[in-house]
Amino acid sequence: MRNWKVGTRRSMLALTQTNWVVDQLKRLAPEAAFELHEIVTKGDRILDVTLSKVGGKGLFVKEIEQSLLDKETDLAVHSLKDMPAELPEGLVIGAIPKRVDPRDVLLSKDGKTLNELPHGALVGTSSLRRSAQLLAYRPDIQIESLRGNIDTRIRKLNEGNFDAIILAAAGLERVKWDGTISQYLPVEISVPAVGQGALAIECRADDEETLALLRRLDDPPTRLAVTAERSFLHRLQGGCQVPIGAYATVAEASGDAAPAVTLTGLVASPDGKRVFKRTVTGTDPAALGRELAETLLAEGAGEVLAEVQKENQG
Ligand SMILES: NCc1[nH]cc(CCC(=O)O)c1CC(=O)O
Repeated sequence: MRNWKVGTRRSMLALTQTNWVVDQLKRLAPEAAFELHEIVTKGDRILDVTLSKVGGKGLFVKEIEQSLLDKETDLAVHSLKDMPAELPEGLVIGAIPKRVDPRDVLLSKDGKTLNELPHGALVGTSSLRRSAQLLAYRPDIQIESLRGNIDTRIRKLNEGNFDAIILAAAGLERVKWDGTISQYLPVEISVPAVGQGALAIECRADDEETLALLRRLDDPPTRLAVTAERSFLHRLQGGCQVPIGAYATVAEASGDAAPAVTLTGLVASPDGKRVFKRTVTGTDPAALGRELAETLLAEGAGEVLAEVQKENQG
């Protein structure tokens, strides 16, 4: 049996996720062997510049994808939310395992909830999506940029630099730090990032052996949900740092009928003053995402996105 070379970033979260996937694959195929290749990405090296100015979230993914194309590695584990809407020619997502909790969470001094934070509280996040929704709910809050891996961000909270910070539940649960969570933010307050809480395992499109292995880890309802979310993102061209959120759920399948997908999509101005948000249901996830994006664009969301893009370039 083949010895699979697995590309991974070196952060604690990336290594935890990759080791989880390798454990699952070993369980499904006990005779398979795996070898980890740690890759330091451009996104990991440039922590002092705002990501939006140097090329967005693709930075964490690009070099790992190049190593797949160069056949230095055979598969790579990513947080799906870090992946741009479009994959490079020759690569596919071979598996999307079952999603864990997609919500954003608040970590605060003294365990305060969002409603309990003092007037004018300082909240750390570099996500335009998170700051827009926080400000829409609590316009008095002050937002300050906070970058780095989750361990760095929690250290800055503990050093007293912020009253609270926002992270994804999924990352904290995976590294078993969910004890630090003060509040799970309902999706009605904070629509998660596209793909948040899901992993994507990427491989070469023509590598049949790897595709057959990965297929066994795929969770079809999760794939349907994130297909709707990514189609929404793709229609809005949301590759880089953008105030876009989307969250889909899939109804229990009944008989042969295609399961219903319910998708909430959000575009908001970074100050939280303009919010475009709707929920739709349908059975074709790609069409659902595209049509929801077009509805929000028709309502004026395109102006907000154009302003953010201009801001990023200026
Ligand atoms: N932006 C970095 C990133 N990419 C994936 C996760 C968490 C895990 C996930 O959402 O699947 C995080 C950290 C965070 O936003 O708190």
